[in-house]
Amino acid sequence: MIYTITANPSIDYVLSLDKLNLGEVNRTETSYMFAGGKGINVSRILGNLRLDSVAWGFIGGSTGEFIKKTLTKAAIETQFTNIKEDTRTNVKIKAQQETEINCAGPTITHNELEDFMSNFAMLNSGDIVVASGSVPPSLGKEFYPEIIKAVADHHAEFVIDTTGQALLDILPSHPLLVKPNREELSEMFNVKLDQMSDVIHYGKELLKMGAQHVIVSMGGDGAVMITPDHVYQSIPIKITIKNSVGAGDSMVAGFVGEYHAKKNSLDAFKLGVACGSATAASEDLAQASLIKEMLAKAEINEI
Ligand SMILES: Nc1ncnc2c1ncn2[C@@H]1O[C@H](COP(=O)(O)OP(=O)(O)OP(=O)(O)O)[C@@H](O)[C@H]1O
Ligand SMILES: O=P(O)(O)OC[C@@]1(O)O[C@H](CO)[C@@H](O)[C@@H]1O
Repeated sequence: MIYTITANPSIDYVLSLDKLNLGEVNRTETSYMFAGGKGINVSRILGNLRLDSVAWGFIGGSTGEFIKKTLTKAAIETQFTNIKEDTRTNVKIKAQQETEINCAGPTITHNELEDFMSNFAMLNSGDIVVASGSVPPSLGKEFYPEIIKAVADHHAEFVIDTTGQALLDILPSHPLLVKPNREELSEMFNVKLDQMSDVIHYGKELLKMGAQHVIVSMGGDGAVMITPDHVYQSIPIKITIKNSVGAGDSMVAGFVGEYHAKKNSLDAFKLGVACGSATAASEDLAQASLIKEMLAKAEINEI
């Protein structure tokens, strides 16, 4: 089974307007609410691909109920931990540029955390746990290391989609995949990544530090995947971009979904590329039909 963890789910409130005028009253053309948070996005893409996953995370209030109902309606299994405070709402403004305002998130109590940690008893070897996104401030830096330990105790694999020092810290525990984007990789090593050879060089560093697979995503420039034996580059698929929120999560979902089923890294990368591009070309997360179309167009070269 694939389990996704969203420590800090969100309603994504997407507002479209022609032009955002700071300091003035602005009026939207359209507004939509989506069930969001990075792990939940992974579960939603897997659901669109008719692949099973179970969504874990902390959920509270009417905002939390909205998320739970949305996932249940999409036939995605949830085992959320109920909390006293409300799940956050993140605001995504699509105007001349995309602007995101992400809230810090609710307070999680000690008992709520204990309740959440009891989930791990059901893990088996062969399971993959995907933990993505920010952690509410009350949980702190210890949350992801605790998860890694709980996953290792049950001989399962894990993917943690995080950045910066937090990502560097998890590498010695051999994550199945890390997927920084180019900017995140550049910040992590405090270097400029102008050439593809630079991206590959620093991607290889993450591999040396313990990751099993490294994918560096580069938005409209495609992605590279580095494994102990191969370096693959995806040729960017030409799309009309509609939305960049969730393209990275979709890529993680495609990789993990395929890898869990067949253990083939190259096919997993290819499905990841197709899912990422399909979401970038959709208003919300991608549907299976567009992912299939993108998969037919996805071209991967070994370099
Ligand atoms: N404009 C685009 N054209 C084609 N493919 C794209 C585009 N944007 C994203 N993709 C695909 O999706 C993958 C992931 O996108 P990106 O690099 O933007 O991830 P990210 O920065 O983690 O995204 P986010 O945090 O916004 O979810 C890319 O490697 C690429 O395969
Ligand atoms: O604040 P975090 O947890 O870092 O990111 C949360 C978020 O921006 O990530 C998803 C897109 O990747 C959105 O659904 C959600 O609003």
